[in-house]
Amino acid sequence: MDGAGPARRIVAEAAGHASEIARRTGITPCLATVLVGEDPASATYVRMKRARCAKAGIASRFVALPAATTTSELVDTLGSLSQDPEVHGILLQHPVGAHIDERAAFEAIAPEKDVDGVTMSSFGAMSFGLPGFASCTPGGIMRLLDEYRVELAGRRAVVVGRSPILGKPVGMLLLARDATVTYCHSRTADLGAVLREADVVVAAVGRPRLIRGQDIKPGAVVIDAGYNPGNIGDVDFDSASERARLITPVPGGVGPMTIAVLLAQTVDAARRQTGLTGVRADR
Ligand SMILES: Nc1nc2c(c(=O)[nH]1)N[C@@H](CN(C=O)c1ccc(C(=O)N[C@@H](CCC(=O)O)C(=O)O)cc1)CN2
Repeated sequence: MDGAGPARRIVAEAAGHASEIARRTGITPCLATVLVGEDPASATYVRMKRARCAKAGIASRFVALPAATTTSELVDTLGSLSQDPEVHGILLQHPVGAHIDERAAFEAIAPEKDVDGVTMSSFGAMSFGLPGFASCTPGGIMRLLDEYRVELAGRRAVVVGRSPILGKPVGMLLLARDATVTYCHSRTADLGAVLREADVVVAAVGRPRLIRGQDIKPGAVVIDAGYNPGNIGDVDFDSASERARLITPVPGGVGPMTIAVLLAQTVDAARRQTGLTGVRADR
């Protein structure tokens, strides 16, 4: 399952909407990215997001904070960006240092600017099918499943991982589409046995090549949302692709979709905040 092509189409559509907003209001949609510390992978992801914004005609503001930033300093920064009328979307790059209360930081993002779908308000709205922004990777996964016309109703979906921005929300989105969802995690007994029952597997745990072909039910759909150093996914692609009907690669699968959804949601946030109607909403 190629994510790069669909991602390009989503970004092209977002770029069209961004230019329409600029033409009609004189306002350029703007994403603020906040990076705490100097983790090289996080810095790369933020650079990628800003570069794609620039290509799509979306402005970005970059806030780099030192690793020693406290929770209250980070909350203040995110609070100021939430109040800033020139900023339409806010992204706090995860993970932040262990000394920071990441939940408190996420909650400092105003829901209408939470284009990364990380607040409890966004999670609740997404879970109940109400307007709001989905977490970007889960949103991208659902679009990819739709792109490949994967039927979900009544299918057994197994999500490996329960992180607040990936595993948990993707399970809720699958549930909303009438899949029978099982969450697996570090305390799950006999992960292989659970996986072998799955029609759809979403690997979202961050452990390189944890899932191998022998754990995949023949004909299953496998989504590898793992991001590990060196662009290695959570799934052993070679052995899993021998049994899967559809499988996402790393790179070129879920990753590009994550950034595409972020851009689309930023433009949608700008459209709502500028009070513009007539530019299609993404959700
Ligand atoms: N606040 C957030 N933090 C993090 C998120 C997130 O969605 N919101 N997700 C991950 C990492 N991530 C975005 O931040 C991310 C990872 C990988 C890619 C991607 O496109 N990867 C490419 C390969 C990259 C390369 O060529 O070096 C691919 O898979 O094709 C996008 C986003 C953690 N943090």
